[in-house]
Amino acid sequence: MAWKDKNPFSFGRLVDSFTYAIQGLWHAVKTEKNFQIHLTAALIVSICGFTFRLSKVEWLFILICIFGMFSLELLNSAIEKTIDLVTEEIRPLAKQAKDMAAGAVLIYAVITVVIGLIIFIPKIVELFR
Ligand SMILES: Nc1ncnc2c1ncn2[C@@H]1O[C@H](COP(=O)(O)OP(=O)(O)OP(=O)(O)O)[C@@H](O)[C@H]1O
Repeated sequence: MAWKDKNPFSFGRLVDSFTYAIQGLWHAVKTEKNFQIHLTAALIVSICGFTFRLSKVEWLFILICIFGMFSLELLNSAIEKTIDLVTEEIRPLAKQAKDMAAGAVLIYAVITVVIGLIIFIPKIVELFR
């Protein structure tokens, strides 16, 4: 039976969807350079978070930044792959789509850095007082 023929409300279909999502995530972890950079940055920030004993609210902001970044990076990679699948030729629309997706990641990365600085700079300054 083809996957599309399955009952969309069945538990098996739900498990399948979850499995596909994990496969996509694992593929990104293994092959996507930018995703690996975000993973490393997230690990470093988490270590700093525990070292500086962040408050609950600070952790909430950090977690939203980290996991939002992961999600956006995955979407960006998915858009890149879809465009590469559609065309291997130089196409203005392909460039616009890829660059806009990259722009979305950039915007989130900037606000993530700003939030990180707002949280960590006062704690680092406190260390040298
Ligand atoms: N088919 C295409 N037509 C026109 N421009 C493209 C096309 N594919 C990619 N580009 C442009 O070439 C540049 C590099 O694209 P590429 O796909 O290598 O992305 P990248 O930012 O290097 O991402 P990554 O390193 O994650 O693969 C970008 O400006 C992109 O918009």
